[in-house]
Amino acid sequence: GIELGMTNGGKTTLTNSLQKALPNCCIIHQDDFFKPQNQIAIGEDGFKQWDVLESLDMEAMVSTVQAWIRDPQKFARAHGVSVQPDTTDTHVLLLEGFLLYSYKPLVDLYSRRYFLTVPYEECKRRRSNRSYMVPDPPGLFDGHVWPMYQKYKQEMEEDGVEVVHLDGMKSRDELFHQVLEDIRNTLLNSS
Ligand SMILES: Nc1ncnc2c1ncn2[C@@H]1O[C@H](COP(=O)(O)OP(=O)(O)O)[C@@H](O)[C@H]1O
Ligand SMILES: O=C(O)c1ccc[n+]([C@@H]2O[C@H](COP(=O)([O-])O)[C@@H](O)[C@H]2O)c1
Ligand SMILES: [Mg+2]
Repeated sequence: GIELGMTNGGKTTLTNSLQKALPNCCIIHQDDFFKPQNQIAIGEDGFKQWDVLESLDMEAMVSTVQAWIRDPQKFARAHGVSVQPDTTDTHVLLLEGFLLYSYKPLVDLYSRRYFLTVPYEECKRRRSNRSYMVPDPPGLFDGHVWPMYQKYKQEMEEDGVEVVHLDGMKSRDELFHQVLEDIRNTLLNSS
């Protein structure tokens, strides 16, 4: 098990390209575990509080991870990942999300943790070009997304969660090769 950092750091892009290069590789996306819109609390600031752990069904995410741990081969097949007959002993799970290291039951499961960051201006710029299933209302980035990112990042640092920092300003290609190399080394050292 592996993985990643902040909103618009390039997590989804990176994990999707890694999946193609790694043997028997499954991805679990934290975004798939957002609760329905009508269950998202509205803060005193008037914004729907999307960027907090309570807005995600983390129990369901953990169950999904446990299903992979129990039987990676079955999990891969069920998720349309073709299992290569000659490498059936190597299975990789990438967990990809913006609040992964703040949830205690998950944090110790990883064999490697990465944290992708870009500066405020770049994050805001990339975000403004994104379209989420629920579009960002005006002011959400500065009023909610960025402050919550800073809060969780600070908690992560206070808890001493060890991460490998990745510079999200590097090119897609450079990040891909850097992390692929690092994962391959991790796999060699653990086998
Ligand atoms: N290394 C990169 N350099 C420049 N832009 C990138 C890079 N990686 C991703 N992007 C772009 O940034 C935006 C957010 O990427 P995405 O992978 O969806 O981020 P995340 O999942 O972390 O929110 C997308 O428009 C994507 O094309
Ligand atoms: O996917 C959704 O349904 C969804 C609905 C509303 C908001 N989001 C945003 O998704 C962001 C996390 O995804 P990402 O790819 O930017 O890391 C987070 O900052 C949320 O504000 C996502
Ligand atoms: Mg994403």
